[in-house]
Amino acid sequence: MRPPAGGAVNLTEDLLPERGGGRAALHVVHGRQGYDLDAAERAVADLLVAMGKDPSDPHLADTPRRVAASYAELLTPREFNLTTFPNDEGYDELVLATSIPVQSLCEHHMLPFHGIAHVGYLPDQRILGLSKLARVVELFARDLQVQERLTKQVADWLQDKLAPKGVGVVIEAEHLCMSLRGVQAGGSRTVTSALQGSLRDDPQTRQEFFALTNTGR
Ligand SMILES: Nc1nc2c(ncn2[C@@H]2O[C@H](COP(=O)(O)OP(=O)(O)OP(=O)(O)O)[C@@H](O)[C@H]2O)c(=O)[nH]1
Ligand SMILES: [Zn+2]
Repeated sequence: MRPPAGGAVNLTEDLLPERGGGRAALHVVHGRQGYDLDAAERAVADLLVAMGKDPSDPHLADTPRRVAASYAELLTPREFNLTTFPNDEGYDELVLATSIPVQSLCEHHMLPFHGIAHVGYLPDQRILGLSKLARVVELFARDLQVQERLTKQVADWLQDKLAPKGVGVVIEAEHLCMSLRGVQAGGSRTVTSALQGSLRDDPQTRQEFFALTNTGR
């Protein structure tokens, strides 16, 4: 059994030093339970048999190991430092990263949903290392998810850790459980949004965010 990946998100430094403070980093380790690769492998082997497949077929011999490893990878976000810098120039317009790739697994069917995320914030005292917007998406996407929760978790977490004036997140994704099976509505995309602070409360900032993300709400 792999050791659990630790408790809730770990903090190694205060993210919000006094104004004028230098670079600060919050070391982020996902806080979900560990996994048992051997048990996962056995379960996949059982699934193959249950689905009428011959596990001794040379093509399938290594499949339980591969599938178990694939799920472990898809459900484990990478650790990272949430690095911030002082907003020395008092930059007070939106900062927006668009078309961040998102891939996750729907918790109802354990099938992928994938698409893009647009993540923006209105800075206050700190600005964020730009790559971190994509890393925060991954932090919550590598889990069994519903798209609504994923969208809100990214927005709430950034608001909490960065303390900006506002945060906006839009995710557009295709759910394979909706396109490949079931209703088979191929090409349909689901769009969700979550707003915090002035992006939620100030109509002009909100409108600017949706205009910049081309999601026109
Ligand atoms: N709200 C929400 N629903 C999701 C998401 N991903 C998958 N689903 C839906 O979860 C629902 C599960 O419904 P069920 O009726 O229990 O499952 P099902 O019989 O496989 O349903 P069908 O997909 O309609 O065949 C389906 O409507 C899925 O489309 C998501 O991210 N958010
Ligand atoms: Zn699903």
